[in-house]
Amino acid sequence: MSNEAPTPQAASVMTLENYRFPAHRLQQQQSDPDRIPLVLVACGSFSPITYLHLRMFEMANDYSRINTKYEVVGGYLSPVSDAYKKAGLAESRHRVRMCELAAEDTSSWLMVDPWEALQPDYMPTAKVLDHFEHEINNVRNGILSADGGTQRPVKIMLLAGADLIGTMSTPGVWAEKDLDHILGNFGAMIVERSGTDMDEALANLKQWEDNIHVITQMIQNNVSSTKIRLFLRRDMSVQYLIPATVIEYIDQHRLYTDDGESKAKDKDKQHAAN
Ligand SMILES: Nc1ncnc2c1ncn2[C@@H]1O[C@H](COP(=O)(O)OP(=O)(O)OP(=O)(O)O)[C@@H](O)[C@H]1O
Ligand SMILES: NC(=O)c1ccc[n+]([C@@H]2O[C@H](COP(=O)(O)O)[C@@H](O)[C@H]2O)c1
Repeated sequence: MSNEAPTPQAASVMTLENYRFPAHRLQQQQSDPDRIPLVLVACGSFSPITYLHLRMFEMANDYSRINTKYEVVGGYLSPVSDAYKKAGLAESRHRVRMCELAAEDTSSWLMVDPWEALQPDYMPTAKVLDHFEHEINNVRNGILSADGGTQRPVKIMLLAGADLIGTMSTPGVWAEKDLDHILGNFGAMIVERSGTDMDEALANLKQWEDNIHVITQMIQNNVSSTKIRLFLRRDMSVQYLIPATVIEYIDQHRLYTDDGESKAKDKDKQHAAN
């Protein structure tokens, strides 16, 4: 897929004007009548997306099947917009396209929603989850029941790493009403992460503990986007840490190199001269 142009309905070519909620891999009907349909939403920088980001969904899917009454019927990556201004954040168009390449090439059920990335202003996570709730339960009226008789509402949940839930106890990072909305109404699946003490991270979130599902990593994977960017700056291999199509894209666009911008400009000048 890496060398192919994105299709017209692809997340990476959408603008706010022609935006359409991606639902091509959203399950249309439930398989199990006894389970509650669930859509997982991972919000993050994804600069760049790693295999761990993708694995989070697989871990959450297994966890849901084995430990809960949920049936996962869809999974979305929602890259944060350029307004987030975090160090190491590549332009959102690149991050959306890398997520899209990764999802299309390595998964049969993950999708990328560019809505958050396209926003001119920073969009708090609570609002992003509201957007999914609206698109799936209001616009699409949920999902068809297993017997085909009724439409059922879909539960939307945040999927995140332990470091993110840890920030929820840091004063000033999250509005109290947003925490209550996210953890009280939506709920969260949290993947443990080395370097974050889960008990500490959850200590101040006791009132919502019934809605917080903790997923243990049975095979520890500690890859992070920060380490990937560091390797790329040092011209070290990131093969087998992130999808091959994403590596190709990073090379083509000279992302995450210190002199990336000047090299890209030189290339543009060369094209213009030829
Ligand atoms: N190794 C990991 N273990 C568990 N969760 C992770 C891991 N890497 C990322 N995540 C989670 O994935 C989500 C999206 O990650 P995001 O791109 O924002 O962070 P990151 O990979 O830590 O990036 P950076 O290194 O640029 O800070 C977050 O919820 C984060 O907690
Ligand atoms: N107040 C909020 O809604 C809030 C606060 C911190 C992080 N986040 C989200 O968490 C995700 C990951 O953020 P970091 O990469 O900073 O860990 C991003 O999608 C960001 O928007 C939301």
